[in-house]
Amino acid sequence: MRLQVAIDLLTTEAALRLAGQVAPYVDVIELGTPLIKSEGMSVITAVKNAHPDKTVFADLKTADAGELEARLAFDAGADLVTVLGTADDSTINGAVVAARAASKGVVVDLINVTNKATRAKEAHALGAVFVEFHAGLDEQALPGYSLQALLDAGSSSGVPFSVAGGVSTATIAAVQDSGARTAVAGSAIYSANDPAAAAAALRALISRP
Ligand SMILES: O=C([C@H](O)CO)[C@H](O)[C@H](O)COP(=O)(O)O
Repeated sequence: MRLQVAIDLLTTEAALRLAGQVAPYVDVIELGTPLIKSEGMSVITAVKNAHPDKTVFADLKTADAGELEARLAFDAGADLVTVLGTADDSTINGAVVAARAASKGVVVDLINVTNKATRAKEAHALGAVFVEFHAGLDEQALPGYSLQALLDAGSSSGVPFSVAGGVSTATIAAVQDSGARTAVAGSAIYSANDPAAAAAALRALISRP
């Protein structure tokens, strides 16, 4: 299982610092939506230039103009971009067109999708390389939030998937057991006193490739 760090910081300088600290332990470096909104596409270029060996994931959460937004991120150096599962199929299609032209990939983010397993199958059929079973920061803050529901939905979907929604050392084993191809960890790493140690601890709990 791959480990993805989600960088939800607000400056390129801070993102480069964190990426440098955790790069030895992660496979994928995600530039979070707030970071890209704060700094623009240039943060993608800066991180890709600093870490050309890593998969750079631009969490655009595109809702419209899929081809245009995806192309902007691919041109800046992204390897993967996200499109919302709540977007129209034509938006996902457009992003997939841009991805195929650039030999890169689209990930469909199921944040706020009601029937995640069904939409996951549709997104995969539309050309997403995998789907992200995701509970966002706001949903995680609601009473009764359960990561396990995401894992169960992912397992039942039958398509390649990642999981994001408060992944930590307490839950990463369950993420792996669900069959996820990638575990996404944001605050468990960037909010830690020692982000490198936090990423190393997560990595140490992953036992399958
Ligand atoms: O995608 C995310 C969120 O929508 C804010 O951009 C997070 O990066 C994702 O949820 C992972 O972060 P944690 O939930 O803090 O692990």
